[in-house]
Amino acid sequence: MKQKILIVEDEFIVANDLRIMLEKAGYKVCGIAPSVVKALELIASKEPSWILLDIFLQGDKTGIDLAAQLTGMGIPFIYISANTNQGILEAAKATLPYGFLVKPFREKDLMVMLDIARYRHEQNIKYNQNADSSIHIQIEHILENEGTKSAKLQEFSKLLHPLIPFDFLWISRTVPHTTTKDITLLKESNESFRLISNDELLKETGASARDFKTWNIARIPTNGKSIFNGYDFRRLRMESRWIQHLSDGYKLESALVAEIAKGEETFQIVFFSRLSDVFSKVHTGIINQFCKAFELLIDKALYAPKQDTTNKTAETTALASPPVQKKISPVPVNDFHGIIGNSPLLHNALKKIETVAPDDTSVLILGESGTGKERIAHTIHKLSPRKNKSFITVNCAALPLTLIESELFGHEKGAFTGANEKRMGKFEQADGGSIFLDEIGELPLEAQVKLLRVLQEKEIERLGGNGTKKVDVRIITATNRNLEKEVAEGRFRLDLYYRLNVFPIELPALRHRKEDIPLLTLHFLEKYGKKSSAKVTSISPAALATLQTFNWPGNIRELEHLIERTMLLTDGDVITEIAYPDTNPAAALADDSGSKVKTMEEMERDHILHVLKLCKGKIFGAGGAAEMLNIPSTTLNSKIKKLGIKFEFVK
Ligand SMILES: Nc1ncnc2c1ncn2[C@@H]1O[C@H](COP(=O)(O)OP(=O)(O)OP(=O)(O)O)[C@@H](O)[C@H]1O
Repeated sequence: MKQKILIVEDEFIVANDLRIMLEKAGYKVCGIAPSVVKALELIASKEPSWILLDIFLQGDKTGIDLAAQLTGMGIPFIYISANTNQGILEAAKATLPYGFLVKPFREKDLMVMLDIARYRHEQNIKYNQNADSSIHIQIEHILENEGTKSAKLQEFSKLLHPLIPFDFLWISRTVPHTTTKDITLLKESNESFRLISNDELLKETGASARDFKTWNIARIPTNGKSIFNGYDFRRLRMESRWIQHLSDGYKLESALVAEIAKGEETFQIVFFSRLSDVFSKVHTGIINQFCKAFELLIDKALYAPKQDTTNKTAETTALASPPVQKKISPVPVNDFHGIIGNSPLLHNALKKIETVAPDDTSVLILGESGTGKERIAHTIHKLSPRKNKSFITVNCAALPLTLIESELFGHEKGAFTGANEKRMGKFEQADGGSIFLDEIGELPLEAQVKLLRVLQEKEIERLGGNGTKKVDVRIITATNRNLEKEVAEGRFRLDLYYRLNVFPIELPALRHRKEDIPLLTLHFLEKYGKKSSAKVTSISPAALATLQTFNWPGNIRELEHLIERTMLLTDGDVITEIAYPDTNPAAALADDSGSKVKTMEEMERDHILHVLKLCKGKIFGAGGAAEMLNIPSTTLNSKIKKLGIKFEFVK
C-alpha cells in the first residue's frame, strides 16, 4: 500500500515541489497544510502515515508545537526547515523526529531520508513490541507467583523502573464520591522499593496528622496534563500543599501521572522523580503501551478480591526479601557481556543493543568520551552472527588527513610517494565482520563521500587502483560530537548522516548514572587486583561516597584510571582515600550547571591531554600528537612537562 504523507508547510512553492518529488517516488500526498490548525483537520480526516513538517508556519503555533501532539498520536514525522539555529534545532530534536532535512535540499536527500526514517520507524515498532511482550510475560509470572501484595508491587516496580525512572510512586483509587490514597512506595535502590505506611509518611515529611487529614492528599490535580516538569511541577506544588510537603520531604522534582479508568473506579498512578525535567512523551507512550499491564496489576494483585493473608504491619515494613521467585531478566543485572552497570539509563541502551545486534543495521553510538562507546560496539559485534569474523576499529580522529583514505580503503603499489607495497585497507580486513569507525565526526568531507559509496554500493576502491571490490561489512560508528550541528554547519554530509544514524544508541554520561559508580568501582578493584601486585581488595564506604560526588568529565575511563592509580598509592588492603589528581579538582567537582570558566592554561592542558589520548600517548611521528597539533614534537614535549601532564593520565 502506498504510504500517505501530509505536508505541513506554509510556503506553497516549497510544498508543491515536495509533493511532485514524493508522488514521483510513489508516495501518496494526502494534503498540504500551511498551519497547525489546518494540519490537525487533515490529520483527522486523512489519517496520514507520515508527516513532513516545517517549523515556522502560518498562525501562532509552530511545527515544534504540533510535533508534541504527533508523538502522542503515534504519527511519525520529519522536519523540513531552513532554520539551523542551535536553540531551535535542540527544541526540534527533543520532540524525537525521525529526521531533519535542511532547506534547500536535493530530491535525492529527501528520498534517502524517507527510506531511513521508515526503516527506523519499523525498527522502533519492533523494539517496542519486543520490550512489550517480554514485560508482559514477566508481569504474568509475577502475578501467577505466590506472594504478598507488597512483594508483587516490588517486583513490578523493578521491571518498570528501567523504562520509567521514578523515585517515588503514589497510587490512589477513586470510587464515586471517595478517593483514597492506597499505596506509597519509595525507591531505596534499583533493587529495593519500600512501601511506606501513613505513620512513616508523616514522620519522613514532617507533616502533622491534622494537616494530613485536612489537605487533599489523595488525588493530584492534573487538569488533563500528565507530565509535570520544571514550571508545571512548581505550579503543582503551589496548587497542592500536600505535594509541596511531599516533594520537600523526599526531594522530588518532577512527576508523571497515569490515570486508569475501570468501570466506576479511577486509579491515579503518579511517578515522581528526584530529577527535574526527566519525563517526556516517551514515558507517556510507555504508559499507554503498558496500560494492560497496569490493569492486570490492579486486578490481580493490588485490589484482588482475595486479600493477602499477611498482616498490615508486615505489609508496610521494608521489602527486603520478597518470597516471589527471581525473574530471569533479558538483561542480567550487573554484567551484560562485560558491560557493568545497573542504572535505568544504561539498561535502556543495553536493550537497544540486544534488539539491533542480530541485524546488519548500521549503528551510531553517541556519548561523551570514555562512556564506553568502543566497548558497546564490540558487544554488538559479539552478539551478531558475524561474531567469529573480524572486528576492526578505526579512530578517525587519530588518522592523519593524508592517510585516511589509504587506511580505510587500501592502496596499490605506487599509488603515492612512499606506497612501496600494495596494502589492504581496514574495510577489506573487516570483510565478513564489522568495522567500528570511532570519532566519525572527524572524518574529512572527501573521505565521507567514499564512505557513503561503501554504504550504498557495498564496494571499495583502493587508492591508485582502477577496479572496485565488493565488501560485506557491518558498520558501527561513534561520535561525541553533535552531528546534526556538524551537518547544519556543512562539515558533515547529510546523506551520510542519515545512512549512519539508522539506529542511534545514546550512552549516558557517568554523572547521569552515579548509581553505577559503586559497581564499576568494585569491578575495577577486581580487575586491577588481579593484574597488579597491589594488595588492595576493598574500599571504605566513605571513600566510595566521595566518588559519587565527583562530576566525572572523563566518564568511566577516568574512574578506571583513578581506581588503578589509587590502588597503587594505597598502603594496606582497603582504600580509604581517593588519589584525586592534583589538577584543579574543583573544576571536576562542579556540577553541570555550575561549570566554571577555565583559564587558558587549563584549556591548553585539556586540549593536549585530549589529543594525547586520541593518539594513545604517541607524541612523535605519523599519527602522533605533535603532528595532529601541528607543532614540533620538542615543543609539545616541553609543554607536557610545563603543564604537568603525566603519562598515566593519558592511558
Ligand atoms: N559499562 C562498562 N563496564 C566496564 N567497563 C567499562 C564500561 N564502559 C566503559 N568501560 C571501560 O572504560 C574505558 C573507556 O571505554 P571506551 O574506550 O569504550 O569509551 P569511549 O566512549 O569509546 O571513549 P572515546 O570516546 O574516548 O573513544 C575502557 O577501559 C572500557 O573498558
